[in-house]
Amino acid sequence: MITFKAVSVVVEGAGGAPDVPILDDVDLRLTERRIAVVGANGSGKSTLARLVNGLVLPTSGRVVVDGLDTASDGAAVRRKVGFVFTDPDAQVVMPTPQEDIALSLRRLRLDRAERDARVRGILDRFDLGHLAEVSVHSLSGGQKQLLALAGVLATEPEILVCDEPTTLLDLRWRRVVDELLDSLDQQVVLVTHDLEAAARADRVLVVDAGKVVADGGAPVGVEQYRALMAVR
Ligand SMILES: Nc1ncnc2c1ncn2[C@@H]1O[C@H](COP(=O)(O)OP(=O)(O)OP(=O)(O)O)[C@@H](O)[C@H]1O
Repeated sequence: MITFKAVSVVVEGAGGAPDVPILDDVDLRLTERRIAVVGANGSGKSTLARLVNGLVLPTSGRVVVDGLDTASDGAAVRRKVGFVFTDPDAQVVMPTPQEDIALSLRRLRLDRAERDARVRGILDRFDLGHLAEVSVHSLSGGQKQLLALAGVLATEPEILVCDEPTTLLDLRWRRVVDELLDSLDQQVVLVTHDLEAAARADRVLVVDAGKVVADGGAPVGVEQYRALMAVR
């Protein structure tokens, strides 16, 4: 379970400018399997997502994941919570897909034969097996996004946080990634501008100006977001 207790995030203003509030007094208890986070650009969605695995820490309040405080148990939280960035280049670091997945698996301390078998299995599952040894620079944007997702899932996270994982993708690859995310057993927190994806979630959080202004089941949450955008 993911819990936000009176969480605020404030960043220091540059050059003596006033501090900038990013998230304001957010309380959440997230138990649903599929949670979508929607909201306008700059509303605070990524900040909220990054709080879940301790990439961002609260200025005040606490974020607790299965009993682990992200501020004091950051490493343990990150073993539990996988994070997929919008831009796969932020995540894919090795020369080939095979090496990239092997790097992700390193933490599991498998022997070589088992690790190689797992790498092959994961790449095949993501339809990347035939590209195992090519340069990652030759992959399409969609293939790279799948590789980034595969690398995170290879670490067997209990919770997956994805920050707009399909934004760079064409319709075909978006469908592939959507179906894959929908098929996962893990709890998934999905930041998205794709309202079709949000509508499939069990719960939709609408973020506006650093606050969760609506919170409920889809499609009601999606409608609340549409209504909020319509008055702008
Ligand atoms: N470290 C930081 N320093 C200053 N401002 C920041 C920092 N991090 C985030 N912000 C600002 O906080 C606001 C919320 O940012 P965030 O990335 O969480 O928004 P978002 O809802 O994910 O936006 P988008 O949909 O455009 O990705 C933005 O105005 C952003 O510029």
